[in-house]
Amino acid sequence: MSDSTQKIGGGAINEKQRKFQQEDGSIPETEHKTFNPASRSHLMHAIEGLDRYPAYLNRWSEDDILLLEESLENQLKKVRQQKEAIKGKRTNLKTVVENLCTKEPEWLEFLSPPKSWEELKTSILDEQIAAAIFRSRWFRRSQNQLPALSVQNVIDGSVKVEIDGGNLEPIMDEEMFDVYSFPLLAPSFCAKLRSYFSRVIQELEEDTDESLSRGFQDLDNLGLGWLNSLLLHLIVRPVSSHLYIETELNGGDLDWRQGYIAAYAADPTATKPRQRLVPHTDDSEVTLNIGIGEEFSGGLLNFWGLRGTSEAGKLVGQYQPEIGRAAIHSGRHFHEVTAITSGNRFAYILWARSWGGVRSSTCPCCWLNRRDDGSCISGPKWN
Ligand SMILES: O=C(O)CCC(=O)C(=O)O
Ligand SMILES: [Fe+2]
Repeated sequence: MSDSTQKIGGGAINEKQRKFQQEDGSIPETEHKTFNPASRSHLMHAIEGLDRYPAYLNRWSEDDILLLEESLENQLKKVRQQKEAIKGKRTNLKTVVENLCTKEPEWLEFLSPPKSWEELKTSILDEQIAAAIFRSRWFRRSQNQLPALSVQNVIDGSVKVEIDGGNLEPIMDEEMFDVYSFPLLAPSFCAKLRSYFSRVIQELEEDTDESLSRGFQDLDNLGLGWLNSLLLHLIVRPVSSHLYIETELNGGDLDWRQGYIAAYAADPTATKPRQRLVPHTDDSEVTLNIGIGEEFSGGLLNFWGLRGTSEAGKLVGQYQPEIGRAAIHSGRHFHEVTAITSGNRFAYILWARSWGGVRSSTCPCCWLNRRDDGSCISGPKWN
């Protein structure tokens, strides 16, 4: 990735530049002929050794032990630096949101979770997905029990939602291999989300701390963590149990989410930092991508194949975002956002992971490359 793509207006994604391939396409030879735990493979071998063999370092030279210690300390330093930076950023964002709600108290209602199913149906969800949920056997059963299940129970993740496949099918389009779309949020809710987000952005733009405003904004930090949880438990888990249970989840469930607003502009600024997004895969098992507007041209989603398969480099199709409509795809499906040529483009992105499932039995390398034959050293066989 060249320097220019790292700047505002570039297409960068937040990944370190990799040496994976040289300009001529060849793979560089390893520079680490002796033990050097600054290299990822050596460090991982050492961590695996420490975990597997008693008194592992018995056979090591003093110098190599020192190198390992230094390398682990460097990792710890990274953790601590990021921890502090994130803490500061979150505290500042909280203050920005609090100040905004003091100035404009009408946002307080928007930021509070729906108190009833009726409120969820009429002010947040698209009517078709609402009907699919409320007509499902799970929902009808849950309303007949005492006490009846509340929206808050779903937000808390204390129940497993099931949406009948027969209700989903008629409202779901298979856009291309592995990518499906369906109506999810009411356009009026998208408009509110966009205006709230834009108001926060305006406040941030007045902030002198660039690091605060730069990048995509996590909704947990903007008082909308409940919306992330609601979408994980009410939508992404049940929909994924129909679409991705075998291919992405190995029969398991999703248990983690991160939800953020990705903001783009034809003329990027610190708070709408991107004009496009280069091809990448997500650090998620399943990604939900909801178009929330506003008016723009360009900004299409291109999909290639799945990482770790022979199709990885092949263009599979193009998806045009629509307000309120969600696209759902496997996180390891290569995708990009083409350049925005006019206007502003916002998408609400939710990444979902399965820490208790696939990620508990594969190392990151096997996960990325879809080696799931049970032979990974992180799997139960070795633990
Ligand atoms: O903006 C979009 O539609 C996609 C964003 C995306 O791919 C990402 O944030 O990982
Ligand atoms: Fe992505």
